Amino acid sequence: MITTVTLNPAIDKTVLLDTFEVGSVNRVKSVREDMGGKGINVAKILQSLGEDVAAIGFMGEKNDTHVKKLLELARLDTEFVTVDALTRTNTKIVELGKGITTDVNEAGFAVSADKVAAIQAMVADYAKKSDYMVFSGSVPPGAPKDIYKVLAGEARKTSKVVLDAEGELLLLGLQESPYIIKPNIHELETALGKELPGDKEVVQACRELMETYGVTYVLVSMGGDGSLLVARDRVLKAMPVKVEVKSTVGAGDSMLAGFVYGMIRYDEDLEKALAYGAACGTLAVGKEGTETLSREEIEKMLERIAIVRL
Ligand SMILES: Nc1ncnc2c1ncn2[C@@H]1O[C@H](COP(=O)(O)OP(=O)(O)OP(=O)(O)O)[C@@H](O)[C@H]1O
Ligand SMILES: O=P(O)(O)OC[C@@]1(O)O[C@H](CO)[C@@H](O)[C@@H]1O
Repeated sequence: MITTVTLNPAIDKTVLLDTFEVGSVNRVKSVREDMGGKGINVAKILQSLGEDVAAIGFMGEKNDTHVKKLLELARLDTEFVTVDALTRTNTKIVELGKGITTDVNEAGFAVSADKVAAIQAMVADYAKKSDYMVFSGSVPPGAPKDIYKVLAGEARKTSKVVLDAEGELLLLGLQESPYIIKPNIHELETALGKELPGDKEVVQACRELMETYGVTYVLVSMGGDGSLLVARDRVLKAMPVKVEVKSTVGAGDSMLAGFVYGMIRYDEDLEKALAYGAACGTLAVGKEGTETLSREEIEKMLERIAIVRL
């Protein structure tokens, strides 16, 4: 079983326009809503792939009827520590003409110390029955900066820890030696405090993190430039695939889900796992929101994915 942990869930409101002009009146072509937050997105894709997955985390009570409806659409097994507040709404502005997505993310509800303690207990409980625990995304106001460090420390006693976070959350979480981390190229640059102009520099940066923190795999997503997987004994690159880009929201989450799926189903065959990750990430950018993927389209996309050894 895989458990994903979303501490800062969101209703993703995607507004699609042909063009978007800052400072002007813009007319929206269509709107859609998906239940989001990074861990929930990861769970949705794992679910499409037929995995036994649970999505846990915090959730607001004040708009829970709406949230429940969106979650029902995703057909996920969930359990949440509820907070007496609204779950945030994150607005995604998609310019169809240019294929550009702009995220306007709210901070999210504030959580108290007793809610943090409750999520800690829930994570400990789920970790006992999970092969993988996936921690993704920002954390709400009130949650301590070392929350991923604390939760990963608990989870790693019984399962493999995956961490997709940025800034201080990532740097502190690294201290618990996650099994897999999935920074995008910008998050990696921020973590290392330097620019990484080419694959060589990216690989060097990943090695630095692996050696310092005892991370086993670093999966770096690089948007339209594909992705890199750095392991102790090899470096693999998934070459980018040219596709029509609708919304890039959740591309990284889909990639992570595909990768974890491949790791589990193909006994850590890294080529296979990276190919599944790249296939799911590539498919995600062709969707308007964070929709689920069908097995059929994933298998078809796999045929277009080229993995090379660097
Ligand atoms: N423009 C694009 N064209 C083709 N594939 C893309 C494009 N953007 C993203 N992808 C695919 O999705 C993967 C993940 O994308 P990206 O690096 O943008 O993730 P991310 O920044 O973590 O995303 P998010 O945080 O929005 O989930 C890429 O490695 C690639 O396989
Ligand atoms: O504000 P965070 O937690 O960093 O990111 C939240 C978010 O942008 O991430 C997902 C896409 O990866 C969306 O579903 C969601 O709105």
